[in-house]
Amino acid sequence: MEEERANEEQENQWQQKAWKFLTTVREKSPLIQCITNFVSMDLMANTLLAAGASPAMIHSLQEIPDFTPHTHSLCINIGTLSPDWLPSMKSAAALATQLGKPWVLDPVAVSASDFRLKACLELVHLKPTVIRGNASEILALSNASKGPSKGVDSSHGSLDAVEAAKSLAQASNAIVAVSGAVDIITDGQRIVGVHNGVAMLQRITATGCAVTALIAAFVAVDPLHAFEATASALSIFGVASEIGMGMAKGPASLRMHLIDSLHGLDQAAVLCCVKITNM
Ligand SMILES: Nc1ncnc2c1ncn2[C@@H]1O[C@H](COP(=O)(O)OP(=O)(O)O)[C@@H](O)[C@H]1O
Ligand SMILES: Cc1ncsc1CCOP(=O)(O)O
Ligand SMILES: [Mg+2]
Repeated sequence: MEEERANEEQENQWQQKAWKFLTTVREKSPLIQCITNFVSMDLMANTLLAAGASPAMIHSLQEIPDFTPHTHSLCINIGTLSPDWLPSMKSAAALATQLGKPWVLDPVAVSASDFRLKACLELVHLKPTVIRGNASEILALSNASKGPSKGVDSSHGSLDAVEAAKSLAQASNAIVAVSGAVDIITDGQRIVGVHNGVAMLQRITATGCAVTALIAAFVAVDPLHAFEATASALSIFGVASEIGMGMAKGPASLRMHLIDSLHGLDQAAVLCCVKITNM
């Protein structure tokens, strides 16, 4: 009974935190630099705009010294990685770390090739604030191993990657998030689960990329609480998808309603639907 009440109290606190993060992003409209794959650019930028943040898909190496210092956070996504893009990613990541700006890494399809794995390991060395991937990606990155891969999609459930996420968090000093039916977030000690979202998100390309960008926006407004920001962003994105699903006929209309719902998300919906628990 006592335990039940304590859990309920914690859930309420998470709901308040998630609402605070969303309202702060809306008020401050942080500038988020995204160096991302060609598939995700549109959904990522629209997700950030719908949340109230300001996206900029600026990736040329020549522009980083001028632009990156003015951003509030950086999102790096290796989805369509090629050798000419990697120097930009490394340069922006190194500069962000040097300036004390938060940055988030999405290790898309990290186990697909030696080139990707090596690039990701080098990026992890540049000290991301948060790493968010699906379960197969976090397992591969944590074990630094290439393996049988379904490309950008996961062949594991998020719960399969809890220990891998913990050890990656401890080794890298980053917050690690594993997305899935239950999203897992850990700093290497604490672990919480986010029980929001709908399965149909997996049938829309770049929803993982988009939620990683949303994490970058939440971390931008409170870099000292990256663990809370990460769980809150995943939960808010999940709640928007739940509301959107109520109006959707399939993946294409869910994509539209997800963006609308994120834009219109109000306090009542957040305080009722955010579900973040200790794991
Ligand atoms: N089975 C599921 N039920 C509910 N939400 C899910 C499910 N699978 C993924 N999601 C949500 O979809 C979004 C994208 O996650 P995921 O598909 O794991 O990433 P990726 O696209 O990188 O593989 C996340 O917000 C996650 O919470
Ligand atoms: C299909 C595809 N191919 C390379 S990147 C990409 C998008 C992946 O997006 P997500 O990881 O969010 O599913
Ligand atoms: Mg992905």
